[in-house]
Amino acid sequence: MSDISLFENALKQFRKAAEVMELDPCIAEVLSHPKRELTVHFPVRMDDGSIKVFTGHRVQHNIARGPAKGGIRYHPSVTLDEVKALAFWMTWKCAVVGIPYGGGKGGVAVDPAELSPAELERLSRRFFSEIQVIIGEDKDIPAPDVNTNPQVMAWYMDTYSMNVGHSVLGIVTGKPLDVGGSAGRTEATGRGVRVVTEEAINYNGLDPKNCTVAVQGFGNVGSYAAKLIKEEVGSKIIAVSDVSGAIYNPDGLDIDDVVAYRDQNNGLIKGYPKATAMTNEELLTMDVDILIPAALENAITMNNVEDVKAKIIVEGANGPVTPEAEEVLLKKGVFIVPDFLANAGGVTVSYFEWVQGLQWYFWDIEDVRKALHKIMRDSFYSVINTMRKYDTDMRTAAYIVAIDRVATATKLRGIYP
Ligand SMILES: NC(=O)C1=CN([C@@H]2O[C@H](COP(=O)(O)OP(=O)(O)OC[C@H]3O[C@@H](n4cnc5c(N)ncnc54)[C@H](OP(=O)(O)O)[C@@H]3O)[C@@H](O)[C@H]2O)C=CC1
Ligand SMILES: O=C(O)CCC(=O)C(=O)O
Repeated sequence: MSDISLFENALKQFRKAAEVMELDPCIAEVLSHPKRELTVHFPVRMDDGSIKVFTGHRVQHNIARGPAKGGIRYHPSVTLDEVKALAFWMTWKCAVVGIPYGGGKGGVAVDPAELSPAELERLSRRFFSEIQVIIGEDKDIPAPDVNTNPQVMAWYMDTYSMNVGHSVLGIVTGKPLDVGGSAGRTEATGRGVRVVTEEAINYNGLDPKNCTVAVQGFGNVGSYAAKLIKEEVGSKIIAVSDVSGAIYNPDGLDIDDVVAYRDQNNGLIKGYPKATAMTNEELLTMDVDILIPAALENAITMNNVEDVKAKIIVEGANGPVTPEAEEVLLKKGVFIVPDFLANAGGVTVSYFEWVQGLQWYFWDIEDVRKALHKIMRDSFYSVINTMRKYDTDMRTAAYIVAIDRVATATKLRGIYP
């Protein structure tokens, strides 16, 4: 991974917005720091009987509007700096879509592909016990992120529930349906990306049926975004990628077929027969109408930004464009739907799941989808209106909407007298 400090990059974005909106410097100072950072080093028994010590983090950036909320990532490149940035963005994500949470995030530095299922379960249970000192259904509610999934959430929920002696559904979201999950959570981030992509196409006066799309990352977010944009918006997905490389078909990819191939091919799209292979770098600079980076951060940097040709970028991932690269894109007239707005569908349905879990009463998929669509669409246009009011870009406008909500809650509570 790159050595760019993700938290510093996030602060650059924040400071730009703070300046445009003339934010009270005292509030700006408070919001520039996470409230809590917990780092744990914890032992896991490996299958061969040895003990390995892993390092993980849970950061709570802000809790002025409600409990901290955000996923937990398993990846070898996880650092405290990265988790701080991701927690920071969660604060703005929850605020921009108006759900009553603050921001949190967690991560463990591990490559889960190197663990057996039993080792993964032991690591997950131990990590969740280690961070139990700061989490709780009304304090901090984790969820899935890169390389974690509903099964891992079920282990988390069970671990916490065993420790306190009764089932606590609201402790974590993104759970399987059979243990208190919500209909529509798995697809939710991709569905939210689909909603804002359609609105970005409309806003830019393009015809969705004539738009071509490339998607970087074919995991939870990328694969659902690709499928739903193809099926419901009608645009042509001509390239997708994962860590094994990219595939390209100018006539459009059959996303269900690519998913089926991936699922039978160790989770990788490499070798998919009905497309041409290309590199990830080539995918990012393809001549498409819409580019959706939905893998990891720092995908578009000063190293490749000059070659990016897309008219619209919808950030499915968190932090895929560095601040310097964004300035270049804005000068080129690229319309960027920023990460914490574009990928807020996941946390929005997590909120629905949490509410359902607290009430032990579960909704139909149609109700979930309808409520998600409304929140995503309304949030997109509240950011558009702010963008016009301040004559600024989408990301800065999204920060202004979100910061204003957090600053108002902070002032009303009077917690910084
Ligand atoms: N899951 C969620 O609900 C949410 C996720 N996000 C963000 O979306 C992004 C993706 O998360 P998610 O889909 O959950 O994660 P997944 O682990 O499900 O998928 C990540 C995907 O990215 C691929 N990938 C990793 N590195 C590269 C690379 N260098 N080039 C191309 N592809 C790559 C992975 O490939 P492979 O599998 O082969 O390793 C995989 O296809 C992250 O930034 C995450 O924080 C944001 C909001 C909510
Ligand atoms: O569903 C959630 O609580 C948060 C998901 C997440 O980590 C994110 O939006 O980046």
